[in-house]
Formats: sequence, C-alpha cells, structure tokens
Amino acid sequence: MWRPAAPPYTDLVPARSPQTGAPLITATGLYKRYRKTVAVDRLSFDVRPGVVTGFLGPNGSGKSTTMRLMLGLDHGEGQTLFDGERFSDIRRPMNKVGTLLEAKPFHPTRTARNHLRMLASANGVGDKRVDEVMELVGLGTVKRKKPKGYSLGMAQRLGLAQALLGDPRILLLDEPTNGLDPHGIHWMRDMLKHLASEGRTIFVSSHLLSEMQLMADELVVIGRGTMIFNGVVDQFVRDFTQSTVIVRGPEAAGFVPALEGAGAEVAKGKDGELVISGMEIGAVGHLAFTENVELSELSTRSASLEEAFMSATGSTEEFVAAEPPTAPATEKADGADNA
Ligand SMILES: Nc1ncnc2c1ncn2[C@@H]1O[C@H](COP(=O)(O)OP(=O)(O)OP(=O)(O)O)[C@@H](O)[C@H]1O
Repeated sequence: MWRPAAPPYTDLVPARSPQTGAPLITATGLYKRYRKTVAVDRLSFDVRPGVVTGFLGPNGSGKSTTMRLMLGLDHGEGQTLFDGERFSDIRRPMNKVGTLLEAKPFHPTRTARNHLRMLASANGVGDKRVDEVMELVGLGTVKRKKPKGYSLGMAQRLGLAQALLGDPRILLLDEPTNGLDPHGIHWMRDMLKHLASEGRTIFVSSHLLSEMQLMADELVVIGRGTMIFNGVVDQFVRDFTQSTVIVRGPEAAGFVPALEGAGAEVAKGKDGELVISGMEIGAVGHLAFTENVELSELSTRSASLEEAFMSATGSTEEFVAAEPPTAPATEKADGADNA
C-alpha cells in the first residue's frame, strides 16, 4: 500500500552557495487583460530567499495568470527576473526555477518514474536524481505505476518531484496543497519550510488561509489583480485587523459602563467574557484597578490570517455568493450572552 514518507527528511537536496548572489524573484509591472477583464493590474513585488512567500487572493483575483505571466507562458506586459534573468533566457530553467502550475500534466502511458526520467534526461539530470526526488516526495514505492492511477494528492507530490528534479534554488508553485488530505497538507507545509530553510526562494499560491498562516513567512496578497499587501504575515494581520482585549471576572458585567465611559467598545463574548476594542490592555488593567473591579483574566486576542484576508479582500472579491439561508432563530446557544 502506498504510504507517504514521514519527516525528518534526509537532506537529499543539498544547499549550494549561489554563483551570482542570492536568487530571488523580482516582478515589475505585470499586466494582463482578457478583453474587458483586467486580470493582472501592474503588479510589482519581490520574493526573498530563505522564506516561504505565500501568494494569496480570492478566486479569480489573478494568481494563476500572474504565475503564467512570470514564466512568460501568457502574453502580457511587465517583466519578471529570476536571480537577474527572465525565465525564457535561462539556459537550463529546470536547474534554476522549479514550477508546479497544475496537477496531473503527466504523460498518460508512461510510469511516473519514466515520465520524470524523460524530463530529466532532456535537462542533463541523471536517473539517480529521479529516484531521489521520488523518495523525497514519498512516491518511492509507487514510482513504477502510471500517474493516471494516482490520486490528486499523489499527482501533486509528483508535480513537486518534477519541480525539484533540477535541484532549483527557486520554486514557483500554484496551489500545491490542492487535493491533499490533512496529512498531505501537513507534509507539504513541512517540505516547503524545509526547502526554504536551505536558502531556497519559495513562492506558493493557496486559498487555504489557515494553512498559509502556518506555512508562509511573507505574503503577496492581491484582489482583482491589484496589490493589496506585500510583507510579513504578522504585519498583514496587524494592518488589516484590530486586536481586542479580553476580560473575565465575577464583576465583568458591572465593568462595562466604566469601559464605555472611557471610550472603549465592548461586546459580550463566550461565557461572560468581555471583548474590548479601542483600548490598550494596559489602560484596561489600570481602569479595573481604579474602579476596584476583580478580574480573573486580562489578555489580548489577535485576529487570524483568515480574518485579515477577509478584511483586506472583502470588497475586491470577484465572485460573491448569496448569504446561505439561516436557520430560524428559535433558541440561543447554551450559556451565550448571559453575562
Ligand atoms: N483564458 C482566459 N480568458 C478570459 N478570461 C480569463 C482567462 N483566464 C483567466 N481569466 C480571467 O482573469 C481573471 C483572473 O483569473 P485567474 O485564473 O488568474 O485567477 P486566480 O486567482 O488564479 O483564481 P482561482 O483562485 O480561482 O484559481 C478572472 O477574472 C478570470 O475569469
């Protein structure tokens, strides 16, 4: 039975010191129009080595088009340099930039191993490396099977193996977690972090925001083809959300007028907690002291990447579904709102 490889990974992809300085991606003025639709609107960004950079955006926001533009697979405007070179000018692209743009672009009748061997030989890569990458992605035991019998998750692993064939310093991956089960997503996350820790430059798109929060160090966030944010994940969360102060205690409900009198906004949370915005934690603590209010908890709660993403891209979403029908409000959740 096929079983994915478990970490820790043997270091089959050794880090090499780059010849021409650290590889990185520099995209400038990327622009693409399909008739009336501007799919990518003058996007410029840099992707640094040694970290995983997540490429986020709602459905239809232009992520796949951007990646195709970066590789010169779509006609459009702008320029992308991979360690100083356009993709089309790189003599052996597989050795410099590994790509995974769609799952299952594999030969229908060849075995997975032979599919990779064919690509490898065309790029001066030996069979030993083919076997190494198949082991690395956990397909060692099924490498002699035809990819058409692979699940989508296994096909994604084969796609990653293909991207790694030439031991590239740069990886460009479009939704590589698509089709993976939770174990596979966890595996992919560890793998990409491991590859980044070797100093590689990893640019990966995903709509799985919670995964991105665990996987990415930096983000490029777009909406309707335009740049919304380019920077570190924590900064994105800080810029697009408000962190709140949480208060609990036997007299919490009686503390509300004092908080509101001091200009804070107060909402009642679960189990009688107060969720306070517009006031720093230190000021809340000081007010509790001066008002003689006993507290059992005083803490801050940061928003998730998901909340930041919704806040940042909400108005740029291309496909907005109707609200799902709500169940008749017959009862309150147990213990809710009873402070
Ligand atoms: N071949 C095409 N012809 C016409 N319009 C296109 C074509 N490809 C993409 N588009 C449009 O360009 C915009 C960006 O599409 P794109 O597939 O790049 O977005 P995406 O962010 O990758 O979406 P998803 O997350 O759903 O894969 C969308 O409005 C889409 O409808």
